[in-house]
Amino acid sequence: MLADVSMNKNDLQVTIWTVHVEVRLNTKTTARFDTIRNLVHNYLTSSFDRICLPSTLQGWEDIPVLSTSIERIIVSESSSPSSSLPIDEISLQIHVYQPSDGGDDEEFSNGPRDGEGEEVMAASACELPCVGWDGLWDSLVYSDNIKLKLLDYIHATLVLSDANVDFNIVSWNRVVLLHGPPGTGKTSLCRALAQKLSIRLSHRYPHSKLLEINSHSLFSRWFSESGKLVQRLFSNIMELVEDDDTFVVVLIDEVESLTAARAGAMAGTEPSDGLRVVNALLTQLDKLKHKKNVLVMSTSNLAKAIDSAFVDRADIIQYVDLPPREAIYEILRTCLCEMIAKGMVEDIEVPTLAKAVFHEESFRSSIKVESSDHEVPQAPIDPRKKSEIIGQRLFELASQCKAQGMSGRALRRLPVLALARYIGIGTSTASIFLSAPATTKTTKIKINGALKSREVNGAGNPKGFGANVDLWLDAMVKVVEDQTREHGKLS
Ligand SMILES: Nc1ncnc2c1ncn2[C@@H]1O[C@H](COP(=O)(O)OP(=O)(O)OP(=O)(O)O)[C@@H](O)[C@H]1O
Repeated sequence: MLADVSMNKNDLQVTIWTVHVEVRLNTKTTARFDTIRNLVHNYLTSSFDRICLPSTLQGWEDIPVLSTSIERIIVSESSSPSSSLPIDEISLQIHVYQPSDGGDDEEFSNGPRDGEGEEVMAASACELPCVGWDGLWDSLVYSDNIKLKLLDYIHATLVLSDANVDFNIVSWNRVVLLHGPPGTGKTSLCRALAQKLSIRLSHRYPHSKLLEINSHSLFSRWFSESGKLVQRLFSNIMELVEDDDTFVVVLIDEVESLTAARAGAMAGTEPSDGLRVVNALLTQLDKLKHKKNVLVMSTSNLAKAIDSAFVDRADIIQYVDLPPREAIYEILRTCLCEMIAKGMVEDIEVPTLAKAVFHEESFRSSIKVESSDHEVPQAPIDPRKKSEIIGQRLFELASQCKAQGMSGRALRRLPVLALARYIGIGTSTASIFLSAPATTKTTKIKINGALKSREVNGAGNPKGFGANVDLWLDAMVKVVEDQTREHGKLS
């Protein structure tokens, strides 16, 4: 985020960067947040000369109070151009949070929809930060810093609000519109941002809520009803926002379904019902914009269909594109790492993108000097070399996925299709998987004919004994080839 200041250090002009550190407490601990914050601050300043951005910190486990209370400490990405900063040139913002388990979710019904007693859920609200959305932010990969842009926007609105800027002169609407092809992570980004804000703003707002509107529920069969439904829903939202201690993120998914109606109505092709919904929504948004503790996030696959008056209210209109090759690599890498962590794939280091690109380049130059009919060595490959080869293969797979124009959603389901179609449900990896216990446990398994005690994961595989990584990569390549063929038939 911004707010970085320059200061004189030994007559040198030094930029002080704000660095956000997020400390997740376990759900059981009763430790005081300020105690933990002070201990983490001491631990950081006494244990590190430099801090890597972003990174997950280790070493706090040796401090008794921290080890019993904390689950994870992460240093977030920063707008600093450097990937690591000296500890005395940063301003540490330590956010301690304890995620809820999502058990207190509320649902808002819009009352009987059609006079036959049928209740339709107009919205659901969940308390943040919650366990379910933790890690979502880090799992989303975009090419052009969309995530930081959104955080900077929120920060800018807070700075202006704090400065008591006259809202009649400088104003904003607290509305963000994300649009783009299906499956590019728009809804996930809204949820992840809501979670992030609940952590980052907890010193101002002890409570946060994410309220997801079910756009389709707001249309009543009875003319004139829908406008009232929107009003009723927004008066519920207003009640939440009235509590100054609560930050509320309102998510309107597929906003075009709510706001497409006005143009049609003006052309005489849309019933007045739709028109009333749009007008009611615009009026309610204009009321919400005066409240400091609210943010409206909306998403759409069909930006052209959205009412221009709604689009005009969006402070940020952000196109979310299909992932580029680099983002695809990261998505596939995280999929593979997750399967390695859960023992579905053999234990191997999957290189980060930077390492893979480096190896790809040296790999290409080595191909130039080698003859094309050289013998492939049969000796066991050392783990480092194997990891390089996996990186190259993953990079090639990413290029293949890019050529096919795959969405983030399509990429994240590659492992399941690979397992179902090519690895085969009949194999040992998969058959154990089908009846797998959900948690890790220690059990006796046969290794090289002898019964040994081993810790097994949810898939029933002992640690490091998952299926061969090449098998998984071959299977994923085949799935992408199949999809390319099937998509060809669609067009
Ligand atoms: N850029 C990305 N990085 C990582 N994961 C992604 C990305 N894009 C999509 N995904 C994953 O794809 C899945 C679907 O994402 P999501 O539902 O948020 O997409 P969407 O754009 O809202 O889709 P739609 O427009 O169809 O509603 C999620 O599991 C998400 O994590």
